[in-house]
Amino acid sequence: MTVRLLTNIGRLWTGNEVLSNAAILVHNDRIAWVGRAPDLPQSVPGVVDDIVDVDHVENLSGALVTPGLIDAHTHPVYAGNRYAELAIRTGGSTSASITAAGGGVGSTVTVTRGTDPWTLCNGVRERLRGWLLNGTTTVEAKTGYHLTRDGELADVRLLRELEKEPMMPRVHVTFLAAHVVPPEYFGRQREYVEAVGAWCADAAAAGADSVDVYCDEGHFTTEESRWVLASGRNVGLLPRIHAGLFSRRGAVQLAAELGCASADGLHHMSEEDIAIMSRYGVPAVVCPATALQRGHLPPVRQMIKHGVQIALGSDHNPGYCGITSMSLVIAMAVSAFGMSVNDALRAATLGGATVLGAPDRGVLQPGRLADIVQWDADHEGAFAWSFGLKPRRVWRGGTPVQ
Ligand SMILES: N=CN[C@@H](CCC(=O)O)C(=O)O
Repeated sequence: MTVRLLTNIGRLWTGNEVLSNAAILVHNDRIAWVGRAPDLPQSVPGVVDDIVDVDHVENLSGALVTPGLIDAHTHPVYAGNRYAELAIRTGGSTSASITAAGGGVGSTVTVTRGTDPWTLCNGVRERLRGWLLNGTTTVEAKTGYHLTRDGELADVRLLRELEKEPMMPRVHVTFLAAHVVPPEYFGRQREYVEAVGAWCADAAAAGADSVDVYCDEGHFTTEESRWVLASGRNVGLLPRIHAGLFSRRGAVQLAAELGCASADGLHHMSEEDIAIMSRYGVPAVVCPATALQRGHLPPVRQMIKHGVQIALGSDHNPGYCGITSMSLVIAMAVSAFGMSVNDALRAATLGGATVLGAPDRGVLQPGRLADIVQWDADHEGAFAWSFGLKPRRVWRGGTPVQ
């Protein structure tokens, strides 16, 4: 049994409230007590009889402390890069012309399929470690660059295995075989969709938590998306959907119909879509880096005004964005989406926990996981100022990282 006392916290942003001169008592991997330091009890039943006997006491030097950050949308299981493609894209080439020239997601599929599992594993491990070292203790991670049954299942298992290693964040594994249609199914899209529907049970057995589909132009129709998501939901996977990245295609309506855990992207959406998300309680995952790159911003303030739950994602993927720092994503959300620091920080903690169906994290209170970050600042406003605020220390389940 490990009991740890974090003291001299200058500013504690718990997710529920902000406390000055605070302390946190951690028992094994959970939070046992949180409050102002002067209120720290002498004994906590079942944890410590006398607070002076606590074995690990850490002085946090007056710093800002928050819950571990949560990245609600990433694509980290790939090999290679597409830097040259991005240079062309920023010069004005369209996605359609890039895909027609052999680029896009399909080119990463080719490279990933041709990469040995050991090399692929090392690349994914390195990326996941990057998230943790930057203060992100939970990462939603999608498959989607093998697009064969065995390759996609291997990706699910890889993520599940890596999560068990030291120095890794917690991983929420999302099965995204419905990313694009792979070349061997060109002209047989319906067959691929049915195959993916059938693979969902294997993905769930391999350890996937969610199923996702890219519902958009050049990807999958709403009918096809419904098939995949309903198949996944039937075997216990949480459905989530890429919605409105290029166009409005009824993905938001489908998300409401199926009770999706999240609709992600939302660069193109109408007032009616916002009303639907609000009415049916569909949470939004918005990703400022890729929204900025595409030049279409989701109407986040409108969504907040209408009570839509917001989570933030880096949308790390090989085509557009290599970010593994959610503190950078928070700063981008503040400047690009007009979110307040508080709303952005909440979206990157409790918002993420909500969309991932993980009520054990995202807020610092007794009984929750002791996923905690001490930042190199004394106020949360520093997130908006720093564009990549660094942690001084990270605890995952009460254990210090590094
Ligand atoms: N967000 C989802 N997928 C990415 C594409 C990934 C890639 O290009 O490899 C996107 O279209 O934003």
